[in-house]
Amino acid sequence: MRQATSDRTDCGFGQLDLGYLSTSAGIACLIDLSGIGGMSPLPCLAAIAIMLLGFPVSIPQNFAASNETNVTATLPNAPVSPSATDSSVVSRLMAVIEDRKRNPPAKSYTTTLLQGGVVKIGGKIQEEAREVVEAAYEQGEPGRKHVIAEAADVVYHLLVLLALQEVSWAEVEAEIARRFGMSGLDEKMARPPKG
Ligand SMILES: N=c1c2ncn([C@@H]3O[C@H](COP(=O)(O)OP(=O)(O)OP(=O)(O)O)[C@@H](O)[C@H]3O)c2ncn1[C@@H]1O[C@H](COP(=O)(O)O)[C@@H](O)[C@H]1O
Repeated sequence: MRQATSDRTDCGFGQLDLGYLSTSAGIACLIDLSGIGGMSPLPCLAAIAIMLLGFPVSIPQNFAASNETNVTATLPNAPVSPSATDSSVVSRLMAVIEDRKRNPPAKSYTTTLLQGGVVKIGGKIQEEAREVVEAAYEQGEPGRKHVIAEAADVVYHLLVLLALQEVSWAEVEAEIARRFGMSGLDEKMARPPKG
């Protein structure tokens, strides 16, 4: 297991914090309510309330930067249609792995895996998958951190298998995007009967 080196994982989901915006608006309104400007009181009071409560609202960066209109992205954990072209740390890792395949250095764990083929990589994926499940039974923050570390191991080894099989990460992302918003239960019901 590779040890976690940071308490915080950047998932490439940059945040535009509305707290800053509401604070600015709130300060402007406080000045305004003191009689200097001509702003409407209701929006002002709302902005001040948000400012004082520190309302935890954020917009995913990819939403803020896009023109999509059908996304309820102002709610934390709201589903956001992913773009298959988003650059992410996973994409960057995949690029490193693909480069290892094209130009194998003498000293590289990835190269060792690729040389071992499906047997070696598949064995590691199974091992890491078992370890992440075992970690999920561990309690508290140490258990949670262990899950993160083991999950990263699973993802890394899975990417190596994809590279071996000439499958790009973009293709997997496209498949994930295609499934977006489709319940697994509905998808199963829509399948033709077996046999
Ligand atoms: N993300 C990873 C990554 N995650 C896990 N691992 C390695 O995966 C191995 C599996 O861990 P385990 O402890 O489960 O396996 P093990 O070391 O054989 O130990 P046991 O099975 O004996 O317990 C460890 O050696 C980890 O260091 C990784 N090795 C490489 N990368 C990335 O791949 C890049 C290229 O690596 P190299 O190809 O080695 O240069 C690196 O810069 C990293 O960005």
